[in-house]
Amino acid sequence: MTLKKVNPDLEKERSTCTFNIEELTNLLDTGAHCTAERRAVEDKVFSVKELKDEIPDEFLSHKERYENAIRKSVFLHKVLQETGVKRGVYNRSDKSDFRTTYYSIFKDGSPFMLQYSMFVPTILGQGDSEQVELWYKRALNMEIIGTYAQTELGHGTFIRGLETEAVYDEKTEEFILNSPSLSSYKWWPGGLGHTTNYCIVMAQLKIKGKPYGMQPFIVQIRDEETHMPLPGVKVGEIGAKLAFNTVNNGFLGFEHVRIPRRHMLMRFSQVSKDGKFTSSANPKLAYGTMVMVRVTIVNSAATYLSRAVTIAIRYSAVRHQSKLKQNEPEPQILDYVTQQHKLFIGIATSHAYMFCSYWLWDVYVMYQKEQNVGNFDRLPELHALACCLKVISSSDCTGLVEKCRMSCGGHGFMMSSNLPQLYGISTATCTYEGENTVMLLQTARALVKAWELGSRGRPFSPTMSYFAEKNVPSKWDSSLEGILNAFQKVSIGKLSSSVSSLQEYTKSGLSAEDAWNKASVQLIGAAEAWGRAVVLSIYKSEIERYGQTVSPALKSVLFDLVELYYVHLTLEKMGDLLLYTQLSEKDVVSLRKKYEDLLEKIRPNAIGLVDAFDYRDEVLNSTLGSYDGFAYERLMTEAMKSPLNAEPVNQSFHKYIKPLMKGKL
Ligand SMILES: CCCCCCCCCCCCCCCC(=O)SCCNC(=O)CCNC(=O)[C@H](O)C(C)(C)COP(=O)(O)OP(=O)(O)OC[C@H]1O[C@@H](n2cnc3c(N)ncnc32)[C@H](O)[C@@H]1OP(=O)(O)O
Ligand SMILES: Cc1cc2nc3c(=O)[nH]c(=O)nc-3n(C[C@H](O)[C@H](O)[C@H](O)COP(=O)(O)OP(=O)(O)OC[C@H]3O[C@@H](n4cnc5c(N)ncnc54)[C@H](O)[C@@H]3O)c2cc1C
Repeated sequence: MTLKKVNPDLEKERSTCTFNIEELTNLLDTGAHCTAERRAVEDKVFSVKELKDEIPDEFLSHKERYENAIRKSVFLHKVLQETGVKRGVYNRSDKSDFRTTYYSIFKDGSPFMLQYSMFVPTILGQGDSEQVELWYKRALNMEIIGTYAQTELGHGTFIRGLETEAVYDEKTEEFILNSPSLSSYKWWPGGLGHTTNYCIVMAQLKIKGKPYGMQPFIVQIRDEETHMPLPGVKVGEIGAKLAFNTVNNGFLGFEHVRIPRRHMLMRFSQVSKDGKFTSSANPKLAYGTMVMVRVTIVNSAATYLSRAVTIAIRYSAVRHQSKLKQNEPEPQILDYVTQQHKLFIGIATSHAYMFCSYWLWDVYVMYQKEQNVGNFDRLPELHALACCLKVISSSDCTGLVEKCRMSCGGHGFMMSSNLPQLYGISTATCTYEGENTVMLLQTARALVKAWELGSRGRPFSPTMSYFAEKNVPSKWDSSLEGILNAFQKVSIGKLSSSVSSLQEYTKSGLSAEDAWNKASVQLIGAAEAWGRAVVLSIYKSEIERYGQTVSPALKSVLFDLVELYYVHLTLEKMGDLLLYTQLSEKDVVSLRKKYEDLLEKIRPNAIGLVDAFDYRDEVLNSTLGSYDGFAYERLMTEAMKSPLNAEPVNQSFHKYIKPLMKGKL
């Protein structure tokens, strides 16, 4: 098949774009130099022929897929090392720390994923300087390959309930690691099955029979030469999953495995040779890696969505179906306003969480600096923000990735569209690093505490400062500021009524725990409402800030998206707003009109906006979303790679179907 350069539909779409695409790309990449650096790495990575798949992954067996993923992980490691990219050190965005590039090579994840995303960061975050010196170098050179083993068969959420023990033996100056039951087996860690030879094990520390809570230990589990499991180590893979099938998630049990004392990571808590425990300044510092990963998930979620929406919008521009007007040709499906309604919010939501993720990252970095000098004041607010934004970004983006998949009709169901895989890796973010409901309850705990302290005159932290405002009824105002105020009212209303319920339940004789459980549906609602108010506020203020430096054309488009996001959310959350604000039917009617006008206004820029995410075809990995828009040709080319198409008649015909047809079974 000879292809024209670009599908004429996309050519036409690109000609209607009103802003400079490169300018937006630079903004989303957090700077022109970041775009240039990213592209240079991509050029290098995508030119390596060993990193290309001859046969699509989905046609391989589970074992072959794993082996192929290992092969590519090794080549990719080499290439990234040559480019000087530092792995295991997070940046503000998935794109700038090259996770997007890295994981484009694997549609379903790399078995080295946890090495970079949690093993190395835990060494850096939890090890003392001597330990960092020793382990970080070895990990960076891939002399050791590790993972983060916390979750067990019996407990993932309730960390205090973990059963793996690390008992200190002061005679030999060693810890003895033991898994006392089946439920204490580690279960889930990425790469643990057959890839890693070391891991961070989160275990209950015991000294002379006394428990000292969960601590991180660095444990060798396989021989560095033969890769055989060490004596007393039971390790394997947990099996097939909804996604991440090439990540090699594993299980792990210990039978009295001894490790040296200095294999406990001792930046915050220490055990001396004679078994004296020195506790950290704040016991929650051992949970530090989780806070960091939750912060980064906000950006990952936005990135997955931006990839899905690029695929769906490009496809919607080249797909023609049905009739809008009888005497005219079939329109592009993107001309259906219902299609715009499904997809444009995906662009705006991706922007909202991307800009919030940069802001949250900066808050995290600020906290890190303060933590280094022993100041933990910001931690409770950071923990609440990381939990809550992780939840709403992962759930919103996953919902919208699925919407993108469905908006492509039947073809969105094809693995070659890459939309099913994107859904798989996106929905995992709702579970890993803290299950979403549990994370909302953590957020609610912080909010209720702040509310109660506030009622006794203590000041609120910055993202909760609006709690201090009196909830005076005021006329509905459809400006951005007005809508933001309205969402803050919803947040205050939900929190105050959750607190009232808690008080009523305890007054009626329930214990504090039972009252909490009974009110928990309200509490997660209050937590979500706070998260919404934070995102609305940060998205708006960040765009106002960038708006001062970008061109007027780009500024106008950025604000179209902010408005779309605000109005869409107002219409989605109408019930809450009717309850807690003065929103009227008349206001809703005018907001609906505003929404329809915004879809119309954004329509000519739709392709420009997704082009600005600047995903190369190799990153999108999709028959439907390529830059040139030749979706049908690519679908057919990929279909021809099915092993079944290698022969005109499959042997099963002669073996089974023909006898059936001839009545000779
Ligand atoms: C193609 C493919 C591309 C892919 C490219 C992807 C690249 C990116 C890959 C990422 C890959 C990750 C892969 C998954 C890796 C796992 O999933 S690792 C396992 C993660 N596990 C979890 O997150 C477990 C969730 N559970 C928890 O965090 C805790 O147990 C809970 C729920 C917070 C409860 O803990 P608890 O000790 O019982 O605490 P609790 O009594 O509720 O609270 C005590 C106090 O501590 C505070 N607190 C609790 N936690 C914290 C904290 N973390 N910090 C500060 N304070 C805290 C509370 O606020 C509370 O404060 P006060 O109210 O008393 O003032
Ligand atoms: C793809 C993937 C990769 C992972 N990678 C790793 C890894 O590398 N390392 C690692 O250590 N772990 C990993 N995990 C494990 C992950 O962190 C846990 O699965 C997660 O923290 C949820 O814990 P759980 O499975 O125990 O769920 P559960 O806590 O059993 O949740 C089940 C249900 O119970 C509810 N529930 C639980 N507690 C409460 C409560 N207090 N209040 C109200 N409702 C509650 C939840 O809301 C949920 O609906 C991974 C998981 C996945 C899916």
